[in-house]
Amino acid sequence: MNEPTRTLLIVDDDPGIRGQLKWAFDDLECTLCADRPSAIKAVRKEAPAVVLLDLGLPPDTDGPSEGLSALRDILAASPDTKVIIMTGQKERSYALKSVSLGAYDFYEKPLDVDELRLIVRRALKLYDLEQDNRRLQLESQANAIPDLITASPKMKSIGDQIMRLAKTDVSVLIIGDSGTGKELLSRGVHSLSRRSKGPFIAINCAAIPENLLESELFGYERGAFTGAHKTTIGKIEQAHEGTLMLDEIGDLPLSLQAKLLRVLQEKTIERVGGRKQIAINFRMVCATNCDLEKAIAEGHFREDLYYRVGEAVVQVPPLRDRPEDALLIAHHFLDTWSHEQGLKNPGFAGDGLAAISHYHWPGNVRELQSRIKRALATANGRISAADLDLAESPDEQILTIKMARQRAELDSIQKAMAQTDGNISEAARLLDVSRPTLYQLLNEHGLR
Ligand SMILES: Nc1ncnc2c1ncn2[C@@H]1O[C@H](COP(=O)(O)OP(=O)(O)OP(=O)(O)O)[C@@H](O)[C@H]1O
Repeated sequence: MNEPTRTLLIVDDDPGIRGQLKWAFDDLECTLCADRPSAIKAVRKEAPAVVLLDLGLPPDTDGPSEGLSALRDILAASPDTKVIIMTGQKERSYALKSVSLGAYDFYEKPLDVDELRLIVRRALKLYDLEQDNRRLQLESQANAIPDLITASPKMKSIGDQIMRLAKTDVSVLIIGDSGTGKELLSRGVHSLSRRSKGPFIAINCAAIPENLLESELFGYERGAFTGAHKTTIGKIEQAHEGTLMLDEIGDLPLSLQAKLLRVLQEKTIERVGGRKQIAINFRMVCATNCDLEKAIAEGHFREDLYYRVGEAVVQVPPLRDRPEDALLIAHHFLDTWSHEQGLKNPGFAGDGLAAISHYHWPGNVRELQSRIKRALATANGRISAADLDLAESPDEQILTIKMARQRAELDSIQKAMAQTDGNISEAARLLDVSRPTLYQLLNEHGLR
């Protein structure tokens, strides 16, 4: 396999050092710059994998100001680039500051080429890993469920299941608590199916009074009842060539259950007050948060309809059973909404992150969305547990071993990051893991 050519940008005002470094890295494509403006130009053009940046650049060759500004500009222009800061004795104290500004690492002169090679190799490796990771994510997102954010293995396998089902025409019953993403997954069934160019029509059976539901679903002919001034097409007919989603199917009255069953068997409908049978070609997706088997046992739901709407059944776990997801989704919405509203992303405070991962989320993703939305509107700085209106301390719920381990891991990482003021190298040392491992853990916990 051909390795992609990766560029190393060397920024130093000393021509001797530039030459020495070019020689040391002759297996990479090196670009040499002597000052900040030319370095920024090169970064914009080449987006180098790694930059070796001297802190003492002209006009401030004896201080760090120009080098630190260059660091900021480089990372703004090319956030994936790994910047290694080179300092002289005098600027040593600025090395840590550079890392807190986003530099990958620092190196104290005088140069030891072998040592520096090692650091550059590691930076390149991380750069390559991140690029591969991003490519894989994009590839899998390209055919995944639109808008579904998840790192949970359970949800990923549900996503795979939905993708497979979407290619067929079977009816799908999605079962899960309120706010877990049942409608989002139903839309996924539609948009990944051959009906995606057709309409997606959703109707919530629980939200419409029983006496109106029939005409909403089946439509009505003019004069069918008082007030029926003109013939109106119902939701089922609107879904022709597309997908009909019946949300809260468990709330469908028994009389309509019989009618729906007929529609599903015969693929035709009759509008209220009409005599004509109208052929409809649609795919059915239903969702419910109630226990349909219990409803069947109690006589509230027809068993034959249950088998008809649930040719395939998908169970969506609540957010509390997906410990990988709450922080990831929280970060996603905070990024998206602060961007949409033209606000600087305030980020989460440590206690905010802890509260999000400890809370049991009875309202699932919808509740998470509304707490973040509210906090974004009211918080003054980083979003804390109080801004989210959540308790700081974990509740007394019993955790599975897996969740307990993940929480303990998250706690340690947060403490290490707080204690080191966000310095990855230092935090990795405290946690006794390598820096790439810490990067990976930060990603997994949605902390980056
Ligand atoms: N994994 C997820 N990633 C991103 N957004 C999500 C995810 N799950 C749910 N959402 C969002 O959360 C909100 C609630 O989801 P959705 O309406 O699909 O839930 P639901 O299970 O159908 O709820 P209900 O039973 O109350 O109708 C929506 O805005 C949806 O886009």
